[in-house]
Amino acid sequence: MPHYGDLQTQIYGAGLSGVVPTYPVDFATLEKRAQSALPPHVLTYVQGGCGDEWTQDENARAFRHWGMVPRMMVDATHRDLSTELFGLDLPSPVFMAPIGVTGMMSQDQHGDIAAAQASALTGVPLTASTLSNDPLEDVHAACGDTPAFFQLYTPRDKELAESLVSRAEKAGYKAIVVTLDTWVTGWRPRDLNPSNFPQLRGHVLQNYFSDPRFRQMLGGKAPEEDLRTAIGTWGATFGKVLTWDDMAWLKSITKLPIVLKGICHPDDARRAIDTGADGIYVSNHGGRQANGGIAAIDMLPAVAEAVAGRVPLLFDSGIRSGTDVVKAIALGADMVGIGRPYSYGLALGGAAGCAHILRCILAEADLLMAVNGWPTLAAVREAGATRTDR
Ligand SMILES: Cc1cc2nc3c(=O)[nH]c(=O)nc-3n(C[C@H](O)[C@H](O)[C@H](O)COP(=O)(O)O)c2cc1C
Ligand SMILES: O=C(O)C(=O)c1ccccc1
Repeated sequence: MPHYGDLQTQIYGAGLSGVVPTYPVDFATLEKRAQSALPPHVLTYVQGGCGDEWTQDENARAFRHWGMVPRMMVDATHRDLSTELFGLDLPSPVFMAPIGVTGMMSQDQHGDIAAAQASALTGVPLTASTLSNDPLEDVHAACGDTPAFFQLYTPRDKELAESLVSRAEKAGYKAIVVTLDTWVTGWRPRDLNPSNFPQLRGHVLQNYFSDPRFRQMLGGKAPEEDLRTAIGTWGATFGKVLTWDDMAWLKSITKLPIVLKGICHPDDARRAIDTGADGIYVSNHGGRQANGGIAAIDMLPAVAEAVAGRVPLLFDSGIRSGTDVVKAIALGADMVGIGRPYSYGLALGGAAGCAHILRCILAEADLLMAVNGWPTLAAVREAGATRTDR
């Protein structure tokens, strides 16, 4: 069982020989450092959100109105953060959320591979985005023994959707995460002002360009031969509008568990389970798609109640620390997704920077459980969290 909190001892120990951590251990410093490390067009895309970013800010801020109560005289010398998901034994409930410009986060433009390597180093599963600078097969291969999930942006062309899913299944991914909230792009002033949309410049489209069905859609031409046409073809097929009627089709094209990402309403969670979803993923896309929405963490308890343990409940949007991870578990999540923080870790130090940030988040969660007398995730759930602003 990994002792994530040992990172703290290692950091203080190294300090005695004058060595301090290469990368920051907290989100605020990390974000500041990433701001100087990233080119402006990548930074605005990653850091920005929808409208005046009220929902994006609320996502993180809302964690501050949930509080936890410690228990004493409990032996929490050993903490067990391990969990099970779709029959997989995982060392912790933390995973990497899909981030479509991961490829652009490292200077060599192979950030997807670097994130996969960080996954191999830490045991934190990666959800590989459809939008990638490296084909999904190569990304999976770099994950080593750590299981990975494939996030599907469902193309309008059903054959292309089926091809992507079957490639993911063959490559060894363990679940298909279907994103529901992004068939159209939200209004993002930080990218609209400089007219910045990486995909339209040919970035992160390698899963399409390497796909036999996509190449067939180009009339057999290599995408590189006529990049404009290839990008236009991508734009025309990118976002299928999914409705509940599509669930039967989605279920029919794979044996893998289907997780629906972007569920916020308890009624949608119930409907998802009724129509065959194998997992529910509460997320508001980090506030990048719809502004004005309630913070994701505030929607989690009601969805958890609706799901009632029938299928795994995944969560992201606003996780910035190990404390946030523990709060999300306390409020009903089974698995907690890290988004922007791992992206910034990649920007600072590739696979090593990314692995460092994940380890810091895990160390903080582990030490919080130690101090609060919660040796297991079940104890965290039982303790729960209370709204402090009422
Ligand atoms: C730059 C960027 C790109 C993203 N690309 C994808 C994507 O390709 N697919 C997807 O389902 N979600 C995508 N997301 C949303 C994340 O999976 C996740 O929901 C979000 O980052 C959570 O918010 P947080 O990072 O503020 O915690 C993206 C998020 C960011 C920041
Ligand atoms: O930037 C995003 O959040 C994202 O996932 C996306 C992908 C394609 C089109 C629009 C948004």
